[in-house]
Amino acid sequence: MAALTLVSGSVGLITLQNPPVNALSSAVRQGIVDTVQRAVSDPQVKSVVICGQNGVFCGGADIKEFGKTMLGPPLVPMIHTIEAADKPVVAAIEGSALGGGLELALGCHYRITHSKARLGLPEVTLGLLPAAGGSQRLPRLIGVPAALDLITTGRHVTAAEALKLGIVDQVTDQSTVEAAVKFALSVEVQSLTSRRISTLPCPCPADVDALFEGVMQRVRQRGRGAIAPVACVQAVQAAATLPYAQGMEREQELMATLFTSGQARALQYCFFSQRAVSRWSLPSGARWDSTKPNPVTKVAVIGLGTMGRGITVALVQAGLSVVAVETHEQQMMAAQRAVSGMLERLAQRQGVPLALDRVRFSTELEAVADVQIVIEAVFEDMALKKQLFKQLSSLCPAETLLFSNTSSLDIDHLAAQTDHPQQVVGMHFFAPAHIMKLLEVVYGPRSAPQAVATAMELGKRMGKVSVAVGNCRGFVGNRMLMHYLEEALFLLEEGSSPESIDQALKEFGFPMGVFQMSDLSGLDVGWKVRKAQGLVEPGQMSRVRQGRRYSPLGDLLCEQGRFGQKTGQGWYLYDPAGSRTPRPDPWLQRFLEQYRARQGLVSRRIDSEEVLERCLYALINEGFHILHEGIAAGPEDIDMIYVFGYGWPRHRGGPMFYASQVGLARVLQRLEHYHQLHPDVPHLQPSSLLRQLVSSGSPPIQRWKEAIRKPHSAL
Ligand SMILES: C/C=C(\C)C(=O)SCCNC(=O)CCNC(=O)[C@H](O)C(C)(C)COP(=O)(O)OP(=O)(O)OC[C@H]1O[C@@H](n2cnc3c(N)ncnc32)[C@H](O)[C@@H]1OP(=O)(O)O
Repeated sequence: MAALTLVSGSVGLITLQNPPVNALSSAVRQGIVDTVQRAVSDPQVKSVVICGQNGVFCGGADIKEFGKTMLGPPLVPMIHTIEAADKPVVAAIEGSALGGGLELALGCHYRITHSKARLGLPEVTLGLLPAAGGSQRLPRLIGVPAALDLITTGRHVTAAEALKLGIVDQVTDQSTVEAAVKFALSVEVQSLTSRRISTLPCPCPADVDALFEGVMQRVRQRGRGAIAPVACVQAVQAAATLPYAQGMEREQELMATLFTSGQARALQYCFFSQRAVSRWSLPSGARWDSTKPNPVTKVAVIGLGTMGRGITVALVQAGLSVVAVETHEQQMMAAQRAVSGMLERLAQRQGVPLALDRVRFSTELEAVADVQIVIEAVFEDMALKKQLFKQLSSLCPAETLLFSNTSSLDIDHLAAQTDHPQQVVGMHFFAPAHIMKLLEVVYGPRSAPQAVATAMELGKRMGKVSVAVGNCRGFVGNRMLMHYLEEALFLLEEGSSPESIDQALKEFGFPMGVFQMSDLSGLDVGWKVRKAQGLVEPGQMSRVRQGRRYSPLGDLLCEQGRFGQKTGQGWYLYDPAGSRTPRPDPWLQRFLEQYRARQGLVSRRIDSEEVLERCLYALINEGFHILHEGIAAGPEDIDMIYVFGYGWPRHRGGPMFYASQVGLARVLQRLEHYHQLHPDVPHLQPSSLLRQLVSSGSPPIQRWKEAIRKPHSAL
């Protein structure tokens, strides 16, 4: 797990060996302790270089070992031993030095880095803090403000930035190990007194108290209830105000509370889930590791509204050639200006050359004839999309893949318009498409595994978290969201207000509440969908439609032209129209009072617990239905959709993980309670999978799949 060899006559080269990222498992820590001890006591060795196998220095502590009994030597004394060594120790950093990996490097006396390496202390993203001395050494090395930035955000820095900040001593484009060995030879006889970071004073700016106050306020605001960023600030504060040994005690104390917290468990679950969702499988048994994606160099986007423009930008950014088609001349001109502007701004921000020459704009559908993939992003209208798929089928060669960016329409209906339905897959982007990380890849019963593999691969190239899901109305995300939105409306009818519902959801950790979100997306979007479903009865107030409870509140607002932010009025007031700041609207309050009076509804006080239970458990319950039907392959898929697409607070792990933390029995009992009170609301009736899981003793989330007997079901 760590090997020691003698190189250049006097350099002990220690190589960490734990593929793929040389994580510091108990065996690796033991290997480091043993090899360092041997190197230090070997008279032939005058200096030491530590490197990682296969071009990666070290990805940090082994996250898979968290929560298990700790075996092997702990990190802190291991790093102290390295720092205390009387022979120079040089870290040769290639690939990544992250978390415990960077902390190990900070315990070395020198750091030599390859120009392509990335360094950082991302523990905060796992609900932890750099507790192997990182929170105490980094501020001593680079100062308090820069250390606070790195430790509270967990961001990775490039080698160039690391050099500028003073984290590393040298950057090389050549062999890092060779450069480190050469460097080690050159410092063999130099004093190490100033090289032991823990012995250095912590450089603090004059206004350090104000700095901590400001940063604490920012991390609390940004963290939306996350506890790790707060602990990170407190740990750096200890570095700035206490001697090293006491700072380390504080670091350990803060870590102890984080390590066993539910938030750390949720964030670590997200880390693994994010990677797990790329290992997709289909009802047919086709899998990610047995299906080769098609090679793709050229993609067409049809329809250059907001979504089409964002998709175009995301494709160009991924290095693809794009044919951007918009058949309306004026819309095309506007889109061309918008896409060019977005690409220019991105190039400027990222300091990369402008890639405008990779997009060709056209008003002719025929321009798509020579691409490998067409992504349709026209208006969300089934008739329009069907007609387009028919045209594409005759225009494009048989091997062209036809993807639709529909957010809810039946992929199979679109596939049925074509001669090659196996080539059709849904690619549901989220707005703004060049920024949002989520992509739902929707397979229909006839989609070919290769088409799914190509969509998943394309998503990966665009930097998306792609989740393969089955075909059903609203797919996974929007299908679950529908019940969340409905419950919010029912709560309004029963006496709540948009402000108090939104407040409860923001306190839970959402970036915005349900009504703010609806105003931002535009109330007319849902109105159109409900019209297509035959649910809207203009001017009607009836609260039962299609045999179940229905709230016409959203329709009534739309009938008044209140579409949300864009019209200046929705659930809130926006002054001027288009402003992003919601203000409570006295008109809406009167409107709700009149509505309740006309409906004979008696208003009652509704607390935030009920708001959360009804909105979130309704959404979670639908998640169980989705799992049971095989629309999502596992709870991780649903959770990643919610974390990356719907603002679900990552430190709560996603809706299904949250349910497991609340306790499945509790979720079941509350759903039963609310369903008893509201028997006309079918989505409050607990799913049979939830019942089954509870009756089998509420197994941990990792074992739910075993309980889902019924595999994937096609529509
Ligand atoms: C106290 C806490 C301390 C001291 C810590 O150090 S906490 C850990 C801090 N480190 C990190 O947060 C780094 C996490 N890893 C990454 O960011 C990335 O994996 C990477 C940048 C190191 C490499 O990225 P990439 O090349 O894209 O590869 P993957 O992300 O897909 O990872 C490959 C597989 O390795 C597994 N992995 C990665 N890091 C760890 C780790 N620290 N412990 C255990 N396993 C790790 C990852 O899950 C992938 O596994 P599979 O999905 O292929 O099974």
